[in-house]
Amino acid sequence: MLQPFTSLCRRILHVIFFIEATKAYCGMHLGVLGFDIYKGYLDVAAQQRLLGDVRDVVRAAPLVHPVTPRGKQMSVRMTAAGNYGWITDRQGYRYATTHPDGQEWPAIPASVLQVWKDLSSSARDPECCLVNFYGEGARMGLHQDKDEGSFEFPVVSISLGDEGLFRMGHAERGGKTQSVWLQSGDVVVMGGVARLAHHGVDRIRFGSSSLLEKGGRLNLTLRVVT
Ligand SMILES: O=C(O)CCC(=O)C(=O)O
Ligand SMILES: [Fe+2]
Repeated sequence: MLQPFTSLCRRILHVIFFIEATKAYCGMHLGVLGFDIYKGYLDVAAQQRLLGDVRDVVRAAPLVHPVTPRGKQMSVRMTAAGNYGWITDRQGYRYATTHPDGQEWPAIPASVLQVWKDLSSSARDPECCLVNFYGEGARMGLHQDKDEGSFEFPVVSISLGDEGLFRMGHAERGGKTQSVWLQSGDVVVMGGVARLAHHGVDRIRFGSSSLLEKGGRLNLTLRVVT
């Protein structure tokens, strides 16, 4: 008597899992200079889940205001999760296994890893989730992400909160750049020719999103480091 019931339940669960697993991404995909931009990839519920998980990361590994090797303070505040965090100070740009305060970085949240698994087409898991917080007036100059040991894996970037004007260029210096406003829930995959392409954030529209009550933009970048 119980067996038909349990097998029915199992079937229903299978159908639910199938629907969940095949839920199509209905947002707009843009390809710009090799950058894969998934507009509206995360819905508001997913953004809130990620935000809660990032808050846990920040509690364990507080945001710091880093300085460049030349001693200039960056306008973003940073922390990280994973085996490695990217840091900068007077000693240089590098990946470190501990936060500047001395503790190990917290683990990369499962919600964040899932985005990597869904979009990176990569056999390896990321070893670093760099967290950038852009307060009012913060920006990030054009740069390449090139402190990793290998460039065969993409960098996956998740935007949460206020809109940011993302500028994309080429692996070589110079050349014409293109820009797109990244909004909360947008994901950018920088792989292939875009893996070593210059990119940066010219400005944010402070207060344009209600995801973070006090405003600001959070950006998460997932990287394979070794
Ligand atoms: O904030 C962004 O959208 C980009 C961040 C970035 O390029 C980086 O952390 O290397
Ligand atoms: Fe970058």
